[in-house]
Amino acid sequence: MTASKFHSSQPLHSKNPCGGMPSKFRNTIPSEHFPAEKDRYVLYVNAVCPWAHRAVIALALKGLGDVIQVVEVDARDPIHGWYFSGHRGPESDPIYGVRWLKELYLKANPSYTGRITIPVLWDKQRGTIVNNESADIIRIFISAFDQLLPPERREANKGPAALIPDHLQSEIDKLNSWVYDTVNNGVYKIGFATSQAAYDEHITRLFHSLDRLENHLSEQGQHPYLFGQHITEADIRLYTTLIRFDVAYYALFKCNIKMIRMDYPRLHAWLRRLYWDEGPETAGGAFKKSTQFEVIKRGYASVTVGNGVVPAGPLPHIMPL
Ligand SMILES: N[C@@H](CCC(=O)N[C@@H](CS)C(=O)NCC(=O)O)C(=O)O
Repeated sequence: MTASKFHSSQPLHSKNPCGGMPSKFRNTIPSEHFPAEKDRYVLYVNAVCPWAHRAVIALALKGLGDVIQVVEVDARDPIHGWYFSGHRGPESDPIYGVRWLKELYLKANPSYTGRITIPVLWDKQRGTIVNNESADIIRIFISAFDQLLPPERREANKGPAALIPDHLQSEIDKLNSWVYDTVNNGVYKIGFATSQAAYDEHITRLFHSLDRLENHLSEQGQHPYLFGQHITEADIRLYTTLIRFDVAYYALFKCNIKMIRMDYPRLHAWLRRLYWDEGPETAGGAFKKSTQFEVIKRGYASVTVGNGVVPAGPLPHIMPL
């Protein structure tokens, strides 16, 4: 299919291509149509995108690499959206041979007119999208495939080391909710603000939340990770925004009142611990292996100012421990 075949009723290129807009496919696994099976599902991702990055980390922490195939959609056209370019990922979809992610969305729903976003969790058997909301996809990965994993990797057997321990569920949900609004999505509200008033409002809320997170990490039972001795879902969700903060959001989204490395010692220590750890807590480096600074910087440089010129700093991208 060529680009000219697309006649979408609305442009795919939104002004804010990574803002956390609601997703349209919200099925879960296991369910009547979508059982938990090996070699059935595919996760489409891109290395720039923090929402896809969350899903990649959850998948790696769970050790689901043999159960779910991951495919990188490495390029995005301003008019027609995501496509397989062959530069970093495959030059066409390895399942159907198509070039544009939109073709998969239309296969799932021929009358689909919404945004063509990643991540996408795809079902090869039914030939459709299971879910395209990263928050749901993480939850699916956390427990849906556990029966296919060795007992020690199952969420129910991990006690305090679970990604969402029972006794922390409501605390994790609460933190996720304000972090989503003011930090994960907050940086996009700032970067794409079209009025000074909106920028001022959202940057105030962002730095209030970062201050709050810095305090949170000083409290008993809330370090070295957000909820104590083990990584939880909340760490995954905050990480993918904060690892982009100094290298992308600070300069390119004008989130520049403070820097993580200069102004938030506890968040900085938390971030470096997650990034540099290559032991069992991170399943051998799930955070570091999935973080590609050069790709992230290039991606944000073209999304925001539009000319693709990448800022040199800050260097190093992440400070040593
Ligand atoms: N709520 C979605 C948001 C996903 C999202 O906005 N993805 C961006 C990339 S970072 C995207 O695909 N944007 C393309 C577009 O809007 O055209 C999620 O968390 O999965």
